[in-house]
Order: sequence, then structure tokens, then C-alpha cells
Amino acid sequence: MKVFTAQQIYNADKATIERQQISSDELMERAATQIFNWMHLRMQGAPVKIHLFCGIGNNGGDGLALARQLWEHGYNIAVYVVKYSEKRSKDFLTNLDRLKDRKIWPVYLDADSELPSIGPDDIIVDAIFGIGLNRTPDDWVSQLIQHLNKTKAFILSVDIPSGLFTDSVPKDSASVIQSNYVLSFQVPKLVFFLPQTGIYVEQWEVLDIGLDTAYLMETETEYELIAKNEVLQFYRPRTKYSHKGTYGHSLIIGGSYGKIGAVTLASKSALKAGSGLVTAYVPECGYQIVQTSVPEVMVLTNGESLIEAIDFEIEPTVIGIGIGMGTEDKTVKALEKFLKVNKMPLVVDADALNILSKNQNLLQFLPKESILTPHPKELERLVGKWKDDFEKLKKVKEFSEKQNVVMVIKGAHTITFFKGRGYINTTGNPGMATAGSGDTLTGIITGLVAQGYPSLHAAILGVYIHGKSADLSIANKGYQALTATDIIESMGSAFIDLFTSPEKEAPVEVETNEN
Ligand SMILES: NC(=O)C1=CN([C@@H]2O[C@H](COP(=O)(O)OP(=O)(O)OC[C@H]3O[C@@H](n4cnc5c(N)ncnc54)[C@H](OP(=O)(O)O)[C@@H]3O)[C@@H](O)[C@H]2O)[C@@H](O)CC1
Ligand SMILES: Nc1ncnc2c1ncn2[C@@H]1O[C@H](COP(=O)(O)OP(=O)(O)O)[C@@H](O)[C@H]1O
Ligand SMILES: [K+]
Repeated sequence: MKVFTAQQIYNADKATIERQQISSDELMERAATQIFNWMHLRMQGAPVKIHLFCGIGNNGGDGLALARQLWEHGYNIAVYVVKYSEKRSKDFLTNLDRLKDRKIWPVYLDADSELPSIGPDDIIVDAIFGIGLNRTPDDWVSQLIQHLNKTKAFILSVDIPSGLFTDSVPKDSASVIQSNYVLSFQVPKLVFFLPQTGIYVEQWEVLDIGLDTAYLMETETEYELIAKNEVLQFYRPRTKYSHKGTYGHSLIIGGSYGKIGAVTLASKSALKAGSGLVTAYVPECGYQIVQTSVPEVMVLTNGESLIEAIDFEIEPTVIGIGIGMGTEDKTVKALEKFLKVNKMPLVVDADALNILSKNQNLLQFLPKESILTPHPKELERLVGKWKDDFEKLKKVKEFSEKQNVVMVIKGAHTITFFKGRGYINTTGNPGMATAGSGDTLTGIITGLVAQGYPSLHAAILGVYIHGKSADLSIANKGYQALTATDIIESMGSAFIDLFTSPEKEAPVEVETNEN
């Protein structure tokens, strides 16, 4: 699913109005109807108090149109107009008149108003600011937002939590609605997925408001959201007359005394991802450990307790390198020498990344389309500090383009970057914040490259399967007890899940009295 910018959404709006020959008011009505349907389906006429806070732009207009529809179906509503500006949008005014025609009188809020009283079991509809927010709200609006956040009421945001910008991090966290659920029109917004802005969104869902399909299909976006349908497009099925040679040979290089487990986890993951053969390259102290823990994996050794040279006679299809490897001088020299002669595709992680960060002249030796999988600290060492998430994305994009590598930026929503585009993963959970889960990812991606997946596809599918495996594991492990080994054990189920359970369906429409 593409992730559009605010400007692209406004353009889609315009294209829809022109091509479908509808008015902007009709489009607003569609948007409000979708939200009404969503609420009505769940509330079934329950007499819960619904407080609708509406701004004076089109987000507020959506809120007013929704208030009318709720009222027409007998819901218990209170409408507030948050007068943060003297300007009012045309469709806001149209919908305000429609409320007045029905003798529904909103409460007007300004800097001098008392804060409304809201019960813990009430519902708040947040339609104060939408994607038009372009500056930090005034103090009194921030105070209202803080007041709403403090209530125990469920907050449903229209399109985006009010106070959240679409293209920057809010300066003042107190001026953003802490939303329980966001109903986003047609497309999700990038800020739902970044660590500094995603925190305002507990859950989100897109509502189809029938924006022009041709515009949506033709418009190129910088970001794409990756769910099941997206990865299925490039999944490579196994064929009947294939053999282990068909599925490549992964070489996992890493480990040092006390950190052999990392290589064990990665090697096992490469196997479970479907690699035909897997060899681990570890110091001698790891020989028995790897052989005993994963009998399917072959083992090569060098050095006693750390890798001193990287030299082998096998011909792997791909090499995953760096996990648990350490950054001792001998290992640094070994990596340097190896990179200067290596021609094989690489998946670079952990200490190999740390060594590259300190010796940036080595970056030139990475084969093109190598995959780098830094966690936030490793990324900082590689590209330098960033002031916020948006600067981080910019730096990563530039780095990936300059070095011609696939960058996998690990986090709650891992984003894979390549050739100027970012692919945002939707699987995974906080249980994955556990030792070794990154080693597992390195193994999975390596195992996919071994089977012939192009680098970008291996990274995107690998990240998806890694997160999905963890999601399937938590059913009986919970977040706290989840380990990297559990993730590996669920990989089979994650692959099967690609074909068994369909992706979540589009929202169900409900008949209203008016149609
Ligand atoms: N295609 C779609 O998806 C559809 C979208 N629709 C809906 O439209 C929403 C976008 O509406 P919108 O453009 O009118 O902007 P909105 O967010 O209501 O803000 C209003 C105005 O406030 C102003 N302003 C900004 N910041 C401010 C501040 N801090 N303090 C004070 N004022 C501030 C700024 O005006 P300015 O003062 O800068 O001229 C801004 O224009 C969208 O989120 C969705 O809900 C649907 O109706 C139909 C289809
Ligand atoms: N809160 C979270 N939600 C989803 N995924 C997470 C979360 N925290 C960590 N992860 C995932 O777990 C992995 C952790 O990797 P990393 O930090 O390299 O672990 P390690 O070095 O212990 O192997 C990454 O793939 C990351 O995306
Ligand atoms: K909103």
C-alpha cells in the first residue's frame, strides 16, 4: 500500500472531484459516512456520550458531518467548535449550517472557554486538525488537547491525531492528541510508523472514500507499506524437480569467544528461510557448539577465539557477515583483506557494520546491492547523529543511494531503503526487543538471497517473515518470554500463513436510514 504525502492527498482530492464530477462537499460526506459506518457497526446505537471536537477547516467539517449522521441515528452527541482561527473552510460552513438547520447547537471554544467535562466512559471524536496543520497550535488549543488526553475517554481521531504534522516531528508533545484509534482516509500517513510520531497512534485503519483510482495507481510515492499482499507478489515457490543445489549456499561469518550463539541463530535461520546449504565460519572455540546445536550446518574455522583471517575454498551464493564477530584488530584486518577481494553478495550486520563505521574507506569495497541491517546505535555510528526521525530517513536514503546498498533500518516498523524508496514493514511486536533477534533476521535475509531473491526482495520479505514469526509466537509465549529461538521456530508457520489466512478485509459498510 502506497504512503502518500499530504500534497499528494490534496492532489488526489482534486483529481477525484474533477474526474468523478462530484463536489468537495460530497467527498466530505463520503468521508463522514465511512466514519459513521465504522462507529455504528461497533456501537449499535449504544447511548454512550460522544463528544465531537471540530476545528474550522475540512477536518472539522468531517467532524460536523459525522455529528449530523450520528444525531440522525439517535446517538447522544455533544459538538464543540474549536475556534483556533477566524478563517473557516467552505465545507465546514456548509456542514455547520446543516447542523443548525436541525437545531443542533455546537459549543464554541476559544482561549477564554472552560474546559468541557468528559466522563471516563465517553467517546471523544478528534476532528480538530487534519493534514492541514502547518504550525504548532496556540497555547489554549494545546491545553484543550492535554485536557482531552488526560480524560480516560476513548479517543477516535479523524484522519490523523490532531497536532501531528505529516512531515515533521511535533516540537511540543503536549500539543498532540494521544489517539486510541485513527481512521485515516484512503491512505496511511508516514508519521504513523516512525518512533517519534508513531507513539501518538495506538491503532489505525484506512477507510476507503473512493479517491480516484487512476491517480492513486499512477502516482509514485517515496514510501510503501509492506503487508502480506505486497510480499506475495515476489514470493518464489519451490519447484518439484528442484534439489538443494537449486536453493543456494549461505555462508555465515562471525562469532568470537562467548558470542558463538549469534552465528548459531543466524545459521539456523538461514536454513529455516530455505537456503539449500548453510556453512558457518567461526573461530575454533565455536566448532563444537555450532555442530552440536545445528547438525544441518557445516562449519569452517579460523583463529582460536576470534576470526583472524577470512579465507575459504567453498563457493557460497551469499555471505552474511559480522554477527558476534567482535572488533579486535586482527578481526578488523581480516575483514579489510576479505572485503578487498570478495565478489560475493553480502548481508552486513553488527560488528562488521561497526568496523565499516570506523573505517569508512572500506565502504567502497561492498559489492553493489549488498544489504546492511543496522539497529539504531549501529546506524548512528554509520551515518552520524540525526536531530529527528525525518533527518534520519534523509540520511539513510542518501547513504543507500551513494553506496548503492539496501539499508534495513531496524525498529518497531523496520524500513528498508533502496534507490530512493522506503518500504515500511507492518509485522513484529515489542517481544522482539530481545537478544539475538537481529541475528535471526540476518540469517533469514541471507537464506533468501541464497535462493535467488534479489537483494531488495530478500530484505523486504525477510523483515516481514521475521516479524510475522514473532507475531505468531506471542500467542503462547507472550511478549516477555519471547526469545530469538521462538522466532526461528515459528518461521514455518509464518511462511504457511502467507497462503492460508487472507489479509484483513476492507471495512464493512452499514446501511444508514438515508440510503
Ligand atoms: N482527500 C482526503 O483525504 C480528504 C480529506 N478531508 C479532510 O480534510 C482534512 C484537511 O483539511 P484542511 O486542509 O482544511 O486542513 P485542517 O487540518 O482541517 O486545518 C484547517 C486549517 O487550519 C489552519 N492551521 C493549520 N495549523 C494551524 C494552527 N496550528 N493553528 C491555527 N490554525 C492552523 C490552516 O490554515 P491557514 O491558517 O494556514 O491558512 C489549515 O488549512 C483532512 O485531514 C481530512 O480530514 C475530507 O474532508 C475529504 C477528503
Ligand atoms: N518494539 C519492537 N517492535 C517490533 N520489532 C522490534 C521491536 N524491537 C526490536 N524489534 C526487532 O528486533 C530486531 C532486533 O535487532 P537487534 O537490535 O540487532 O538485536 P540483536 O543485536 O540482539 O540481535 C530487529 O529486527 C527489530 O526490528
Ligand atoms: K484529527
